[in-house]
Amino acid sequence: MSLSLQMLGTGNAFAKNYFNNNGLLLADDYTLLIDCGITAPLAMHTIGKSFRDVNATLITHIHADHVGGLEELALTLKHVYGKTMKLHLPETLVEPLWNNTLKGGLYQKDAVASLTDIFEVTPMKPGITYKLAPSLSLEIIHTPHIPGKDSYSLLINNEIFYSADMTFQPDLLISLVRERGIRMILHDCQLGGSGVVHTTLEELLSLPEDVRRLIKLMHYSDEQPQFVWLTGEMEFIEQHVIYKL
Ligand SMILES: Nc1ccn([C@@H]2O[C@@H]3COP(=O)(O)O[C@H]3[C@H]2O)c(=O)n1
Ligand SMILES: [Zn+2]
Ligand SMILES: [Zn+2]
Repeated sequence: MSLSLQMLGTGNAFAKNYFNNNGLLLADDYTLLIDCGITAPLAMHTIGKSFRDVNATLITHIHADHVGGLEELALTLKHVYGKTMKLHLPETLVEPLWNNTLKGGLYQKDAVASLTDIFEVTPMKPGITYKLAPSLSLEIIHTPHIPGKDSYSLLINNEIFYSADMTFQPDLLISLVRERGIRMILHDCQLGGSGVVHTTLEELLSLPEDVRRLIKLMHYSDEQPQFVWLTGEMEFIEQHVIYKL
């Protein structure tokens, strides 16, 4: 069994030197796209891949750096290739993703009037393990981000935590490591300022050593090069590099 991760981008919502924090999870011959932000179509083109190479897309929450590329994805698949993308997403996001984000661009009278008319939708619930492929299972965990906006982190194969955008949750991270035996944490990381809607580097550095050493940093700003030596045991993951998980 082989599990790898290739980030299409590792930047935060406003980064200009990095694409949006979206990833390709490669489980043997199955590919899951985790989030599809504004820059995802260009990032796919840059690494020489097509959305046709993706078996399914998963959405963590509704911000443009995580869903802004879905209109292009759906339209090219449908009108250029005659295909439909499988879309896995938390059940609470199904209605707002259509009504608040995609309807404006994708609605077509008598043809496309809901998310299920243009995607093959699987709504997900927290606490349930979904088998997406022989070597890939996923659980979603509701994690805080913006008041009133649902956001969901991922537990991959019950051993890797992939954070959505989230505020600092030390108790969750510690219990995932010490009680659930998680062996890797991919975490969003705000390099400066206070963590109002994201987790800051300073907060992650305050975690106990046994948790810190499992953390890889993503969703960072263009200031990242100035922080390379300031992250302790935690390393930045880089976009487009394929990491064996
Ligand atoms: N209350 C908020 C809401 C949003 N934001 C910024 O907008 C970005 C949207 O994408 P993100 O990746 O969640 O990061 C958010 C903040 O930078 C913010 O800083 N404060
Ligand atoms: Zn984001
Ligand atoms: Zn966000």
